[in-house]
Amino acid sequence: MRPYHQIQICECGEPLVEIPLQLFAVESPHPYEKLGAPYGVHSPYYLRQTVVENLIQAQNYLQLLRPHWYIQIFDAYRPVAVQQFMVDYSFAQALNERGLTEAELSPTQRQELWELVYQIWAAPSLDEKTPPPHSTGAAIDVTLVNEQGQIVDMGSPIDEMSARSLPDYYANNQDPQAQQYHAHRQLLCDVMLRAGFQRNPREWWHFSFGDQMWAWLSNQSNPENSFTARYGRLKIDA
Ligand SMILES: C[C@@H](N)C(=O)N[C@H](C)C(=O)O
Ligand SMILES: [Zn+2]
Repeated sequence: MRPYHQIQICECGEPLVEIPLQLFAVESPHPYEKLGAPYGVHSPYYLRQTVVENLIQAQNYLQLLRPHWYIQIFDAYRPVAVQQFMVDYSFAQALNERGLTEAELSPTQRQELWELVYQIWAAPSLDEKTPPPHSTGAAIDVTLVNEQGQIVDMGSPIDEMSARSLPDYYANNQDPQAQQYHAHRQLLCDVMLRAGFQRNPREWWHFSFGDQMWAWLSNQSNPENSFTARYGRLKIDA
């Protein structure tokens, strides 16, 4: 359980719609599809209607500040089966990077590795009260592309299981390169927040609107708020 799982979900029934990809930059091929993740009826490029509208707004704000820059979509809708696949894949990757096999792990090592995975991945829960954020169609992983069509360097790749994924990792670093990374992360965050999103406190790239994490973060930032979540897990694919 994460703190945001305390938030009540009042599902509003808004449809999942296709993201108009022609308006955005898109990571291609899709990072999880290329690993063989088991998508069902919908591709990853779907979100709830209002979330798509807000994402278009965020890009409009971006282009007021940086003409010809784009929001690049890395991932959006993710069935629970895909969440499970990516959690297992990330555990196997962490083992591999350490030159270990699962059989030789001590119980402590196993627990430490799972904790590392769950630092950035939500649990693939099928419980209606604790849906993984992307399985609600309300969460999106994004970065920026500049006027030359180059991916803007944020100082760490999306999905890296390290402290560099923390949004403020470079905030107090005086190195000019680090300051640039931080400024780029802030720019992304500013345009997304202006369009109504909230950012995951652990990941510079993950934003959501209307899910439990969004409601919890909105309530934390203003004690006068008492938002509930309007989007729960979609039952179409999972
Ligand atoms: C790991 C990253 N792609 C992500 O989406 N993390 C959040 C917390 C999630 O799994 O929902
Ligand atoms: Zn995410």
